[in-house]
Amino acid sequence: MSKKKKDWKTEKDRLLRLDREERRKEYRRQDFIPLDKIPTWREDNQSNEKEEGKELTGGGGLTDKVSLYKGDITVLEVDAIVNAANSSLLGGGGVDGCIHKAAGSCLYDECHSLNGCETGKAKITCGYDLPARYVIHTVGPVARGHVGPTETNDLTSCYQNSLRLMKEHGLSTVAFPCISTGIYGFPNEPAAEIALNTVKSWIEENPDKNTRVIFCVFLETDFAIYKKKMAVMFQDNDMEVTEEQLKGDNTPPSVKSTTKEASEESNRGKEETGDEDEVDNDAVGNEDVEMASQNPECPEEITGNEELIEENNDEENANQDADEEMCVDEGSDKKEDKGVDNDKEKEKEKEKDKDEDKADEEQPAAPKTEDDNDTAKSTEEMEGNPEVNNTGTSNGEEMKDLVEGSEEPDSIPTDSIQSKDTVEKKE
Ligand SMILES: NC(=O)c1ccc[n+]([C@H]2O[C@H](COP(=O)([O-])OP(=O)(O)OC[C@H]3O[C@@H](n4cnc5c(N)ncnc54)[C@H](O)[C@@H]3O)[C@@H](O)[C@H]2O)c1
Repeated sequence: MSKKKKDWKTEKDRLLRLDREERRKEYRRQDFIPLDKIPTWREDNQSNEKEEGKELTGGGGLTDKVSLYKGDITVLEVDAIVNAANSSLLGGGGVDGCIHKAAGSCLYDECHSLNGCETGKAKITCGYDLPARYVIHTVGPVARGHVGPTETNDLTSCYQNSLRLMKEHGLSTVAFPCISTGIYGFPNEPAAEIALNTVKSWIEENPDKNTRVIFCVFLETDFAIYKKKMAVMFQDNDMEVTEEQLKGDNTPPSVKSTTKEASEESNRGKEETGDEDEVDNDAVGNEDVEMASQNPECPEEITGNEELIEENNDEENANQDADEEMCVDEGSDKKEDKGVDNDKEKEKEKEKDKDEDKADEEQPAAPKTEDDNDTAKSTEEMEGNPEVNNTGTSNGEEMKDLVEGSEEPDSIPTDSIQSKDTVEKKE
């Protein structure tokens, strides 16, 4: 016998009245992660410090208010998780698909009542069957590998508006995915800079709030990027960053006195996001990693978006070509640092620049969004059928393989898909 469809308003009212113990009985997944199992950035350092047998003093600052967590955002028992949604708010793929699947059909029904969301804005709903009490839906910019002022401002607004909603609803713990870095193609490094800088500024502007902001990364690439940047950007007065951390190797941050390099490194970080149209993605490969907490039920994925994925692939390859050239440039810069004779290098550089200029002339420029409408337009182009699901891979190639190899998932409950179809037809 099919389950009676719940009315989202009644369900929302009932769930928000329950205390935590009662709500826990209703979570769709019982392998949830309570907040006290998510170490703060400071505790991460403390555990490293204890391993080295050193005591830690001080505390109560920035590093007690942020965490870096690698895994599935749908299992985190926090006040709110942030969904990287699309402008329809009617579900889709990636983290959006996982959240809708884990929350149940009432989430779709409440989202449907919100009449969409503009890029950079955020709207809040109940979390329903999720361990999170609320879901904050925000729509990131469709960057497609290019980062200009519009994309930067829109992504910054996603974090600011999500934090604003958290505060307005009296919430204190929130988890963010890496917004826009998946299908929307925002380069991982500048996106992390924007996320960390925006959250840091917000925490400093709201010192009285006893907040915990969790950066929930899914890919190994993002974990390495966030760990390196947080080691520099989130320090308390008694925390230090070692030389190794600044070089970005994977040693966990440890507590040492702030060094001169730390401030140089953070300045370098600020320059990175200043350049317009910088195709920056020095991540070697956005390979997915098997993670214990990865949501096993998250839809493996349906197809229907081949052209989108194809397009992304082309974009991805174009970006990779650019990256390779950039890597070569970095190589020659390093030679310069070692005092190697650079005349030939300079000639090569000039030839390469000429080739690049020629390639740019031939290459059709990606649509630059003059204003939000353009972004929205390109968003719609990207979205195609919002029902398409995919796991959060930020690499078109992997997505394509995934999609080809995947079975029909039981993604968003069929009744909501039918109602979604009607919605689509009506619209
Ligand atoms: N991936 C697809 O093929 C596809 C298709 C249609 C829609 N979408 C979705 O993607 C669009 C938004 O693009 P986006 O780049 O902002 O989002 P995204 O494509 O979901 O990627 C955002 C980030 O979330 C990561 N991620 C994926 N699953 C999880 C999880 N369970 N827990 C934590 N992190 C996770 C993912 O690795 C990436 O780093 C929306 O339309 C949304 O519906 C994705």
